[in-house]
Amino acid sequence: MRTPALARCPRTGPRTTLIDMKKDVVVSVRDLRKAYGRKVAVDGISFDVVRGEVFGVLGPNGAGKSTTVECAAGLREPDSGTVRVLGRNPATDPSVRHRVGVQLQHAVLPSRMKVREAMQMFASAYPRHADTETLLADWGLAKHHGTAFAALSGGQKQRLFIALALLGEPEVVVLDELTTGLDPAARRETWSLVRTLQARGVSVLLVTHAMDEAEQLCDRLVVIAGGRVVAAGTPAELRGAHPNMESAYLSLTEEAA
Ligand SMILES: Nc1ncnc2c1ncn2[C@@H]1O[C@H](COP(=O)(O)OP(=O)(O)OP(=O)(O)O)[C@@H](O)[C@H]1O
Repeated sequence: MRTPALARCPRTGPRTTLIDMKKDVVVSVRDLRKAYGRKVAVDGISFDVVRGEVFGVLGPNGAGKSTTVECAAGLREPDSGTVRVLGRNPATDPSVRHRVGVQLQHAVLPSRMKVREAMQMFASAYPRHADTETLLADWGLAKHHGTAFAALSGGQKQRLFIALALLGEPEVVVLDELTTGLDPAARRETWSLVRTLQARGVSVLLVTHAMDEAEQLCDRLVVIAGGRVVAAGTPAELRGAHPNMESAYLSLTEEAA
């Protein structure tokens, strides 16, 4: 496979991640802009996610990561730019939304809602959905089916959110800060679940500000700072001559600050 060269992106001009055009692009974001009042959250972001890859969106707090992926998933309407998911505009074409599963940062369920109840309630929103019991078994939640949301561990909650995101048997899954707040064992377990998803052919758009997570999971990634892409490539390309990913990331994001 031809891998893209690291693109250290200038602060002005077009910003695109180089990809092999023969690949099947499942998410295409071009010159995306989004402001909240006078706060510009996303300022001209472009990237493509290729079918079957784990694509990372990395960056410091407030960089615009969540806004970017929420626009990509059709949950927010961009001010300008284009988003295509599986060739369609997710903001205006509801048919594509069922093909995208979303686990959002800070997601919560009612504290007394039980695991199986949550699965059944969310499943009822889909015209066709995956078998809820199979999903519970697949994601290690079968024995917790009667447990209330508030009584689940952090890792179990994240597994439940992944299972909920998979109800529509999506081709693309958006995972936003999946492992924030989890202990090291639960993080590693969650990473292995992401790899399982990828092995099943699901394309993953992964938001993180954890360097080790990006390095372990992502095939390619963009680093965002101040609403702009400051670098794009594979983790190895991003690391470049730096001793480790963290040093590369700090240098890229400090330069952009
Ligand atoms: N609904 C909103 N209203 C006003 N400002 C917002 C809103 N959502 C996000 N912002 C602001 O837009 C900027 C980008 O936010 P966003 O959540 O996209 O960044 P992020 O990179 O995901 O941050 P974090 O890592 O902290 O979650 C931040 O300055 C944030 O405060």
